[in-house]
Amino acid sequence: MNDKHVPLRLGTRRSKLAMAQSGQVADRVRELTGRPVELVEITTYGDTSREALAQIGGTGVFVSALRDALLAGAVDFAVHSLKDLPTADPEGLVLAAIPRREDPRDVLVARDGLTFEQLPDGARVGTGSPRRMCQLNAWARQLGRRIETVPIRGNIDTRVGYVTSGKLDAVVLAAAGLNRIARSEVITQHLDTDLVLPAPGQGALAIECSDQNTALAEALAALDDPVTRAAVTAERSLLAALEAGCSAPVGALADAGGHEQVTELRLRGVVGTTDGAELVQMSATGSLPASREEAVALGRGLAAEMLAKGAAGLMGERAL
Ligand SMILES: NCc1[nH]cc(CCC(=O)O)c1CC(=O)O
Repeated sequence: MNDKHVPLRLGTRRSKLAMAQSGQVADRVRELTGRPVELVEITTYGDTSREALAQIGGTGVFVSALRDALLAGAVDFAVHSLKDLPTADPEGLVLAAIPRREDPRDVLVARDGLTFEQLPDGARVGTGSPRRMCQLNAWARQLGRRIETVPIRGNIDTRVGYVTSGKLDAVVLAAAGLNRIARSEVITQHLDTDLVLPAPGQGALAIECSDQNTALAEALAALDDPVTRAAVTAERSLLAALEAGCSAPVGALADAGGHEQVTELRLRGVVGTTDGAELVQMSATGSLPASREEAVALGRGLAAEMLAKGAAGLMGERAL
């Protein structure tokens, strides 16, 4: 850390989104440490495989190659989309910082500027995410309509391309990804979190390094946002306690609230069948600031209540 001229190596995937978020973190680390930061590109199995995500073991596939590079000492730190991180803590690594989170919401990118309410009956909506399928189908039912969800893969530009080429009426994406690659102009509607809860950790980044490199971990900790960390910790312990994988139909969002000051953390969770016919949707409130243990307890407590309402039975169903 004292070696001012030796570059810090930031391991990153090659996608436009990964390069954008790594580049933004690299800028902040340069300011913070006064050291040069170089990006080291690493290809992950999730980038090369054409199979559906749920088939190749969920979003963890994006992460393991970066973690291997950290453990091998090939890179000094890495930036992940937090929603892609498996909930189990990895051996030998530390989550040095969780910066303040971007917009956590899902968004609709639809033809002709349409909102979800304006989509015609039977509209073809691109998403392979069981969580999105579940909540979009439930919303369509409320509107007395049907949609046809179509599984899609590929990077953000590819997904948006399904709409601009006219192959699909709409696709659903995370606001954060579009914002980070400066494509937010294609958004036709931000989906209200009362109707569509995002994936646990959506919109947040995770900065990881070796637990041996305590000087670097301490420097990176300056980028940590404690409220975001408490929120995503609660969301991820809900996910873990529901024993659901990253491709399970689980939505969760903890947001900070209160009256004069930010004193509350409200956690909402949803699970359901992918056809949207059955949902368990509940919330619980904890206090802020929250220790790691308190945030974990908030997530576990809500999971227990959701399981008591039959959440496990709904998650067993996988209609991909
Ligand atoms: N599943 C892929 C993925 N992982 C992270 C993001 C960007 C949003 C974020 O950082 O949470 C996306 C794209 C998307 O869901 O639209």
